[in-house]
Amino acid sequence: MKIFSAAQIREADAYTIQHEPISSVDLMERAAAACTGWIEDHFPPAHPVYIICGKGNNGGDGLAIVRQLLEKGYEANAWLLTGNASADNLANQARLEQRFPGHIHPLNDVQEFPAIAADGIIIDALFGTGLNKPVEGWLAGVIHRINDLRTRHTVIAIDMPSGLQADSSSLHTPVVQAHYTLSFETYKLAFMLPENAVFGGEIHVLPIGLHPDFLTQTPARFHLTDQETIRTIYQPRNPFGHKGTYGHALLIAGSYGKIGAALLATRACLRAGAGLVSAHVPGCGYEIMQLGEPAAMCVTDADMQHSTHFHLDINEAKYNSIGIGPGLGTHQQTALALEKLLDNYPLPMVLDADALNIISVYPYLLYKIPKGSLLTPHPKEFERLFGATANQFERLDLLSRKSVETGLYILLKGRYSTIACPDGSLYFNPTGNAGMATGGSGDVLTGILTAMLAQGYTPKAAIILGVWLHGYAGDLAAARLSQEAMTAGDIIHHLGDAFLQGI
Ligand SMILES: NC(=O)C1=CN([C@@H]2O[C@H](COP(=O)(O)OP(=O)(O)OC[C@H]3O[C@@H](n4cnc5c(N)ncnc54)[C@H](O)[C@@H]3O)[C@@H](O)[C@H]2O)[C@@H](O)CC1
Ligand SMILES: Nc1ncnc2c1ncn2[C@@H]1O[C@H](COP(=O)(O)OP(=O)(O)O)[C@@H](O)[C@H]1O
Ligand SMILES: [K+]
Repeated sequence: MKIFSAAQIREADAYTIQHEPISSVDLMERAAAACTGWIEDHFPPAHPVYIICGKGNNGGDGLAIVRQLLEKGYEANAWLLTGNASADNLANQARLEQRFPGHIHPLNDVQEFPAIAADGIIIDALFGTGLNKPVEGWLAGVIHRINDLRTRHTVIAIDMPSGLQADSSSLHTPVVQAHYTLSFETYKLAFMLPENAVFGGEIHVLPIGLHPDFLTQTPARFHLTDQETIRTIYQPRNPFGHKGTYGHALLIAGSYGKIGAALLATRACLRAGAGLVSAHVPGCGYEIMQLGEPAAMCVTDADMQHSTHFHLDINEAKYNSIGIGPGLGTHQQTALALEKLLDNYPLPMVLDADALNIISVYPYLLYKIPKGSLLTPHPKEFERLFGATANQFERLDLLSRKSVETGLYILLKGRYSTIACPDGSLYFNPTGNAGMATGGSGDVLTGILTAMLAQGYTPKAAIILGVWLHGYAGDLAAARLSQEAMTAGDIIHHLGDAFLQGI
């Protein structure tokens, strides 16, 4: 699913009006009806509804929602900013006044903000995608008033929480903190970033029938992975396939005290479909690996504690893919061995955790990584590699620039893990949950991605599919075990169901 900018959404609106064709006020009616339907499904008419309306089309939606709710027997009223309203806002003022006189109240000052009854619901229809600068003055006071009331009253934002900018940072500016956001047709970029997590609440994207030609033909830089995309990427196994068909994957991971990371990555790699899996671990890991995962082969380093010479027997004829980094440690000899590996192995590989930490100490290594490789930093590792930024929109830009500049796929992990592609496109992943914020989840992902490369998926397909399945398995694990009790191993146990249900 594409994520459009505020400007593109305005174009989609205009295109729909021209080509469906439909009048703009009827399109507003459709958008309002989608919201009214959602409210009806979630809150009975016993709740009085207070709709705070701006002067633009977001306020116009609010006015139409008041009328539609009154028609359905709700007690609903609008508090409207006065002066210079948009044409469709004016049209909806007239329609409301004509059908239900006396339901529009002026809002010129915070003092005029309504007193909210005990079970009242507040609907925020002040500003949507038309916000052109941070909200200031008494209007900021209105936003603060709504936020003060949110502990006692449900707050529902229409399209966007007011004050939130769709395509740039809203840090340190007044923004409504909604419990629910009913957004139209597509996700906005701002919803994807953790710095805005407190504003949107539960986000519901409601289709309002924007023209399909515009949605399919307009190129977008940002995407949200959906099941439809996953189905186009996934390759069912060949009935005549043999283990050679699905590749030999090598995991280089673990050091004394962290052999578990190698075991998790190896198990995940097997469960994600690699034909053969080998693990390179220091000597201390031999029995742990052999006993822990009999289906995997184990190569031991000359050193007992950490890996030092893993480049020796490695070439592209032997291993179709390599995943390196989980629990590896950052010993000087490990760093030297990593450099030799990068000099000798030409195929895309997966680099995670300590492999990335080594590269942040020797940044020139970044340019030795085979093109098309997958880097999977969490935010701290990302900052070590590429530096800090003032906000997460700037971080997104930095992420994308580094991917384009190096020719590497870079995954910034977290809620909505973000895949930056060398062609400049970015994919947010919606699967996964906070139960995955547990040691070893990243090691599991390294194993899955290494398996995808081994099976012959292109790097782009491998990372989009692998990240989706990892999160999907995490969601299944959380549904069965709770977010609190699930561990990284449970993500592996649920990979099978993720293949069966998530594709
Ligand atoms: N494209 C779509 O998908 C549709 C959009 N609709 C609605 O239209 C909205 C966009 O409407 P508009 O473009 O009229 O914009 P908005 O209604 O979001 O905001 C524009 C109004 O707010 C004022 N304003 C902007 N920034 C301000 C600030 N910092 N301080 C004070 N005032 C400020 C402007 O002067 C103008 O009056 C969407 O968010 C959505 O709610 C729907 O009606 C129909 C379909
Ligand atoms: N709140 C969350 N929502 C969705 N996914 C999450 C969340 N927290 C963590 N994850 C996922 O869990 C994994 C954690 O990786 P990482 O931080 O490298 O863990 P570790 O180093 O312990 O293995 C990432 O894939 C990340 O996207
Ligand atoms: K709003």
